[in-house]
Formats: sequence, C-alpha cells, structure tokens
Amino acid sequence: MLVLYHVFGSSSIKRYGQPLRWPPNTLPLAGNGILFLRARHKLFSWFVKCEQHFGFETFQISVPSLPPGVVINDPKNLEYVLKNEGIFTKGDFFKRRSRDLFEGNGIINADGALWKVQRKAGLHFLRTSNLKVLTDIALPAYLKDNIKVLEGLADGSVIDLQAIFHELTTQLMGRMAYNMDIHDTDQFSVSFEYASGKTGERFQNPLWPITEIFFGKKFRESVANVKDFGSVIVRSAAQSRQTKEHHKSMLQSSSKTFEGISGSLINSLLDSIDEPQVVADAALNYLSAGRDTTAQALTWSFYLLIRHPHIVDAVRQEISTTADLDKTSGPNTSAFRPSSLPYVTAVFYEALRFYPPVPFELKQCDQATTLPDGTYLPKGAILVWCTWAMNRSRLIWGDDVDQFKPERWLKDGRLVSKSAFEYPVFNGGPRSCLGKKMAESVAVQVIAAFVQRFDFDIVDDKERISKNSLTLPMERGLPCYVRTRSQQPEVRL
Ligand code: HEM
Repeated sequence: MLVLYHVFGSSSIKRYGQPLRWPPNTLPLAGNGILFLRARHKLFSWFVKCEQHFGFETFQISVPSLPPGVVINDPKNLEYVLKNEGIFTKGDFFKRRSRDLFEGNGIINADGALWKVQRKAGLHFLRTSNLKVLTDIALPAYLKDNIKVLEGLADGSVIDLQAIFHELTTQLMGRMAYNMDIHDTDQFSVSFEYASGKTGERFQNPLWPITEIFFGKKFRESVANVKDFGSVIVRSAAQSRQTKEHHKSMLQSSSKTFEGISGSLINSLLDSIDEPQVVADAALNYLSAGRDTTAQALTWSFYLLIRHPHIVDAVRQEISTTADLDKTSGPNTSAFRPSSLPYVTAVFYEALRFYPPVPFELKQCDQATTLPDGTYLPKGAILVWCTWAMNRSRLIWGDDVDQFKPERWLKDGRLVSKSAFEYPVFNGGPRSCLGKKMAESVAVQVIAAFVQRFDFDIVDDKERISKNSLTLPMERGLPCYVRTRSQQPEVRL
C-alpha cells in the first residue's frame, strides 16, 4: 500500500483539480520505471509514441524512488519553463547524477552568480570578432589538414566520419578555448567519453548508486583522468599568463589572428574566477558543450545526406550556382558561410531536428507552480521534455514530419526560423545555447567542403542508433568509403 501511495498517490500533480492521464502500460508498482531501464533509443521511441498518443496534453510519469513527474510537449508550456529559470532549476535530481563528472560548478549545472560569471566568460569567448577568426582562419586551417587526410584515403578506403569530426572539433576547441593541442584519441578524450556514457546511464537507472558500487571502477578511474586533465588545462594557462612571453605575445598578436585569440575562454575564466577547481570544471563543461555536440551533429548530418542523394545534389547545386563559392576548390573554405549557403544551413537544421545532440532534458520545480495548460506542479516535481519527440510532432511540423526535407526551412530561398519552444534543439530563454552561431558556422563550412570534394558511402545499411551519453554519439561510429569526386565518373554520395 505504501509503495502504491508513493507511486500514484503522494503527488498532488493535478490539472483543474483532476489527476493527469498516465501513458498506456503504466504498471501499478513499477510505474514507468522499467521503460527507463531499456536501451536509450527505445526510450526515445516511447516518448515519440506518447507524443502521438497525447498530443500537446501534459501527462504524468512515475519512476519508483524518484519524485513525481510530468512530460510536456506543448511549446506554450515549454516557453513558460524556459523563461522562468527561478522556478525550474536543474535541481538535485540532475545535479546528483552529473556531479561526479562536472561537480556543481560548471555552467551546465551552476545557478546564480556562478552561472552568470561563466556565461559572461562564454559570451566574451564567442564574441563576433573571435567567431570571425574561427571561420576565416582556424577552421579552414584544420579543415585543410582533414581534407588532406581524406584525400590520402580516397581510394575507397574506409574512414569513420564520426572520428574525423570529433578530432576536428577537439582540435578546434582545444586551441581556441584553452590554447592546447588536444586530440580525440588522448587518454582524456577516451575517459571523458566513457564517463559521459556512464553519467547518461544514471538518468535511466534509479539503482545506479548500488550498481556502481560493484561495476563503477572504470567510471571512477575515468572521472579521475578527466579531473586531472581539467587541472592541467588550468595550470598550463596560469603558467603561461605568468611568463613574460605571454604578455609580449598578447601585446603583439592582435585579436584578429588565430594566435591572438587562442586560449581566450580559459583566460576569461581565469580573469573572473579565483578558485582553480571551479575554473577547471567550467573549462570541461565548455569542452563537452562545444565539441561533442558539434561533432555528433555533423555525423548525423552526413548519415542523413548519404541516405538522401538528391539532397547532396541540391547542396552541390547551391555551391556551384554561387559563383564565388565554386572557385573555392583550393584549401580556402572560409567562403562557405550560413549567410551564403541557406540550403546547406537548412540541411543542418533538418539533421538537428531528427537527431538533436541534447535529446531530452529535465528540470525540477524549486517552488510550486502552474503551467499555462493548467497543470499544477508541487515543489520538487520533475518536468521532462523530449526534444527528440517534439521534433517528430505532427502538430508542430505537419504531416511530412517523417521526411528529411531541408526545404521546410526555406521560403523564397531564405531561411525561416522556428521558435526555440517549438524547436528546442539549442534550448531557449536566458540559458539558451551560447554556441549556436559557432556550431552553425562550423557545420556549414564542413558540410560544404566535404560534399564539394568527396563522395561517401556507408559501409553497411544498418539503421544507426545513439549510444549512452549525455549527448548523442552514434553507436559504432559512421564507417564510410571515401572517394574524391574527380575520380568518380558519376556523382554519388
Ligand atoms: C549543434 C551543436 C550544439 C547544440 C545542439 C547545443 C545545444 C545546447 C543545449 C540544448 C543547451 C542547454 C543544455 C541544458 O541546459 O541542459 C546548450 C547549452 C550550452 N551550450 Fe550548446 N549546443 C551546441 C553547440 C555549442 C557550442 C559550439 C558551444 C560553445 C563552444 C556551446 C556552448 C553552450 C553553453 C556554454 C551552454 C550553457 C548555457 C547556459 O547554461 O547558460 N554549445 N547547448
């Protein structure tokens, strides 16, 4: 009786005095707990089915041992949540699970003054002049190296596109944010990926504090490696700030050069935060937010492109009809920008619709509140929205929702925008993603440069799913055959 009361009775979640509906197949004792133990992609499919079943109606879920919760799909409710940061916080539920990897200090977990100072440092790092150096100098340089690598393998060899994109974004973020040479295969990167996966699993497995006692050794080691690396980033930046050379080079190098902006995130953080451990946590948060999401988004974009050759043709058409761009056959890819390539940008948005790197999110009520649809939530209630499912909602996207159709993002050749509450891929409100512009610039340049030069073919036909993580890495990567286009009599990607 007591358990039944906990699962269904104790919550005072109501809508206009009535209890909310529950998803089909909710069990009397386990609630929806067993579902949350299933593989991640199955859980996403369940959220999609629920959205099809309930539409915009908020419904209740229950996982034993966790606070009562609801799932929202209505953009009006999400707008209320995202604009009311004081009511809906990350909460203990989220923080307890991600604390080992991020402590409470990184921007993703932090609230109040600690959040503000990191947001300010991030805004400084991602300011327009830095983004210009990124798109005009840094990215073309790294892309040139990657293009060379691919050309060397373009005899039909197999390459893992996910690994290529991960290496590219790791190098880019490493140099720009921390002035360090970081690689995808470094011990730190491997440990970080493992720890992210295990942290992601904690959100599905309510028994994680027990299972990790027995099976958590590798996780603990990985977290220790990540922490060590966080300290290395801070120490190395602090040391170089003390040297005369640093001051000299800062004076000499302009903020318009790659050298001039390298390490600008860690320097902004060190300028505004005294505690080295907090700086390290903040730095690691940025690495996760900026590097993994962008690499994964590119991987899923290519997965979709390869399966839709007519869209590849349209991308090439856009590049070739934009006269200046077609001449970009040399190493300079900086002309490939969202403003000059709306179709390529639309491809990226559409890929993010199907495969949002942050596929579901949750908040906890810091005080009792009522959503715009009348749902009353007591203090401590959990609120979940599944971007993966909202992005597949017929009510938001129409009947062709299941088609990969970049054209939905264009009107008269110009990009149309969706509100952050209908398309919450980059979050919205005061905590919206700081790196949206950076991600778009990187993605458009990489997609255009690769599609212009190469044909890719996936090694197998298997449907790709994501592996466990805080974000959305592709399980088993994306091994592809690569050929330079000049070697190909026919265009096929
Ligand atoms: C396709 C790429 C990206 C996607 C889909 C994405 C998505 C998101 C989402 C959903 C959030 C909210 C997370 C939460 O609060 O739970 C977020 C926050 C954030 N993102 Fe991104 N992001 C991307 C790329 C980037 C890049 C390139 C950077 C920076 C280098 C970045 C920096 C941040 C930061 C700093 C936050 C925290 C903002 C805050 O709490 O005030 N992101 N991003």
